[in-house]
Amino acid sequence: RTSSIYAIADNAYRMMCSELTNHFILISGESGAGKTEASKKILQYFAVTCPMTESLQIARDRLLLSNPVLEAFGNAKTLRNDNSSRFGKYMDIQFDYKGIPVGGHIISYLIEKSRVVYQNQGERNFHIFYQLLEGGEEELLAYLGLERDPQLYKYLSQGHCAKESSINDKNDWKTVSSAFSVIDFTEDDLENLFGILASVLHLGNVCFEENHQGCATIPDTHEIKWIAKLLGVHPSILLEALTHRKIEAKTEEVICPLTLELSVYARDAMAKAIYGRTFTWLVNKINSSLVNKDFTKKTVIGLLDIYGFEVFDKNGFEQFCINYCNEKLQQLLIERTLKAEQAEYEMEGIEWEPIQYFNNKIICDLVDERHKGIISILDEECIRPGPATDLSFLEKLEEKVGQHAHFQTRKLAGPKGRKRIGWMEFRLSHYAGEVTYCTKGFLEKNNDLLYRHLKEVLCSSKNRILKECFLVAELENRRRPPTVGTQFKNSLSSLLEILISKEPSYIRCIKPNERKEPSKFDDLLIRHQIKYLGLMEHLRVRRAGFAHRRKYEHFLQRYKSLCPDTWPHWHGPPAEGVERLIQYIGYTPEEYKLGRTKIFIRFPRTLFATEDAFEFSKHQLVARIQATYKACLERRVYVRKRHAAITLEAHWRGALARKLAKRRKWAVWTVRKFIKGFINRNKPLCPDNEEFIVFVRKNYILTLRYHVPKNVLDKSWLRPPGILENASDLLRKMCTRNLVRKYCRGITAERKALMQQKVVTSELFRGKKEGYAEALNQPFANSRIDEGDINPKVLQLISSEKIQYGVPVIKYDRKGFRARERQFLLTQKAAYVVELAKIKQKIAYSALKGVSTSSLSDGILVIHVSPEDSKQKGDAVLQCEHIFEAVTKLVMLVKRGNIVSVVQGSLRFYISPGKEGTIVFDTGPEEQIYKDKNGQLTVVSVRTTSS
Ligand SMILES: Nc1ncnc2c1ncn2[C@@H]1O[C@H](COP(=O)(O)OP(=O)(O)OP(=O)(O)O)[C@@H](O)[C@H]1O
Repeated sequence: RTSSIYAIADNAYRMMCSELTNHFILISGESGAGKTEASKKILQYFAVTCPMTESLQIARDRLLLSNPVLEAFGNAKTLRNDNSSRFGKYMDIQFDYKGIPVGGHIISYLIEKSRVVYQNQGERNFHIFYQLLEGGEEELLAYLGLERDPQLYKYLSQGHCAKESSINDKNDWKTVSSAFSVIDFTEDDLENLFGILASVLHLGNVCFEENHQGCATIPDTHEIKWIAKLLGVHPSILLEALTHRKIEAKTEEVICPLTLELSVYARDAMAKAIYGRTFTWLVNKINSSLVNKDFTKKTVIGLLDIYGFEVFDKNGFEQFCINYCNEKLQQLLIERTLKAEQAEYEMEGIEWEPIQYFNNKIICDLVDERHKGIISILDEECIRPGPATDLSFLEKLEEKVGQHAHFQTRKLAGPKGRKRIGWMEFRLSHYAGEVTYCTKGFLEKNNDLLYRHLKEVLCSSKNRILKECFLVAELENRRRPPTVGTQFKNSLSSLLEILISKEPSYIRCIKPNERKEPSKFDDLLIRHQIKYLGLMEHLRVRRAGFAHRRKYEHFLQRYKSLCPDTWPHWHGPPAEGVERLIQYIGYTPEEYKLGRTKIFIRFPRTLFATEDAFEFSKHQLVARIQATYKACLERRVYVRKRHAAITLEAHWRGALARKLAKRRKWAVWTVRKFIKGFINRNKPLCPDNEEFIVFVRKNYILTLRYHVPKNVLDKSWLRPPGILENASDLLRKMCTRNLVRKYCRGITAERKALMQQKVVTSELFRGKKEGYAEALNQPFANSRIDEGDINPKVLQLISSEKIQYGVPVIKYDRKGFRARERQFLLTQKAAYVVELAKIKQKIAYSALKGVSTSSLSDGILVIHVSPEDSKQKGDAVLQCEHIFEAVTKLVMLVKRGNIVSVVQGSLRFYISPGKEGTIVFDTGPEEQIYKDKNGQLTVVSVRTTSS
């Protein structure tokens, strides 16, 4: 059974999540059949299976723990059920879009207040009183002025079963106490609440006595004091309010004493009013702790656990209301299932054979029809002026609804039925069976009158809960409040409105036996319940009908992903889309029927298979959505990166371009400066040419590095720019000097001497004698003067007389010495040595007057001696191969430069005192030396190209 409850809860939950619709689960069955237990199981199921976040765990705990508190205050032991709900409860559980329970709201209906002051034999008052006495701490009880024994309190002991083995009040107290802290009850709240509970118990023990005037008095004010203390009212005012009544005349109020009976009524009315309103306060308080402050849209699952159908030996106004309520719920069930379902098939054009069922609307109308129903008649009796009694009410009923098939009284019943109906009773044939109601107390309970005097006392109470329950505004409102019956009727119709707007699920509880025994199934009882609950008709409709139906639009919207033709959008009519879809997924004809606006699926398994397929496709869709989303994210990242890269690149390119532009600008500036400098290069140093000049200088110096002459003879020099001519000259001089110095340092003493000789030669002959340029390159040879090398033959010749006058002239050349008369060979060296030695030997330096040569390229050398010197044999006329060397050395020997003369044409020479010869120099095609007949010596030389 529990698992089917879970299945129903789960189904409602899934439907709610998938379709975002509101649902309710109606739990019905007679008292003690297990409705409250079933509703608890549903709550537990949601608590365990729904997804949960840590922050929302509190909401879940509150939803769960509100139950024991409400049960303690609203449930009581009855003859049929040890934990019978004595109030109706509709609880909305709110879920957010993720299916997490986030809050709730409770609406309570008509608590059975009369139980506070009176219990039938074998029944108890509300659990909370017994729990307080049994479980409350000593200090608490002392503070409340209570004793632990329930027998001491009249309101708890009338049923004579304050202690019940199946109920553990002590444990329940613990549960309730800990629940209080979870659902936001403060210490102050609890103090006030327990104060009210205790004051109700004290109130029950207030005893009245009749004085001699027939008025009620309270001999023992002990209880009054406690009540006054706990409710925060003045004891004497309370005492007066319990024994007197304020009667309002036109202008003034008159206080008149109450009879004993009326005082007892006033006391009980006060206890009922206090308890009833405190219960409403409690529900509101729980609601405020369950409220979810997040105002986003929520879906709800409502749980309706209302008192079940009740049949006692004595049934009063409460049973009338309770059974009426059950009648209304049965009506809803019939409307929403049997009737609506069959009507739907008809409307949708589905072939259908109507199934007969009992419609209890007729009973509902009997009770609540406007102006004609029992409640209206009761109200009329209540407000009617004149003496209205429960009996007059019964008479009115007989008069007005006496003809109704479901109504009966003793008077109306036949002789058979008469026995079973009392004089004060009427009988209704409810859908669940016949119930006989005793009209005693109907008017009083429907009026629910609380004397104004007592109301005033309660309005002035210092107890914070009572302050909220009894508002002064109520005193000012002179309008008669609606009767209990009308209030209940109205609250039921608004409950039905709430339920009609939601998708229904039903749990029908069947009571197995009347004795609360486990594992005992009373066939008769069960069959009776199945019958009156209409389960058979229901089953028949279900079996012949379809397990599931849904509007084409919704069906298509949910399952369109299962067919490629309908996914992602179907543009045609929804019915065609559904047809295409079911063809694609392979529904067989017996599995479904197509109505005008809905598809009807016959078997649950077909729907389950479709759901499974949808679940599977959902995963694929989710994967695709995820992939698209991830791709979108990645693309966004990529675009961001790309954008960043482009920006970076642009900045980098910009920076490069700027750098390049800067360089170009600099280059242009430099070139322009250069050109300007070039244009102004010849101007004095100014800013326009300053840099150019520096550059030119630098550049010239740097280039010059590689072009400086390498030796003294290299006369090349890099041509300087105009502005650097002076500097270049200076540099060139420095360079030459440097080279010369280097050269000079590098030459040997021998070479130096040779050079000096060459310098002397240059001074003597340069530009004066032919052949000088050619002779310049011929080095002078010191060795030529070396005595050791002198050929003996030459010495012999020299010493002979043959050349003493210089005639004949000796000619010698490289190959040999050729004289006109004689010929003999001499080496060049020897020839020179001969000459020099001869000069040395033959001519005394002191006698040397001068030396003459011709300007031509002949080798004739005339050494003039002083004619006065008698030792000398005249001037020596010599022909010499190395004439420049011989003359130079001669000059250097005598250390006189001015002795040399280079003559042109002819010269005269001294032969002997008074005798002179002439030598004529001429040029011709070949060299010749000959003596004319006149003794004149002619020397012909070959003209050389260079002079
Ligand atoms: N499924 C069940 N199995 C065994 N016992 C159960 C089951 N459901 C309920 N009961 C017993 O029946 C008792 C009455 O159940 P419950 O209070 O839920 O009835 P009810 O329909 O709410 O009655 P009422 O209309 O009086 O409130 C419970 O206290 C429990 O002992």
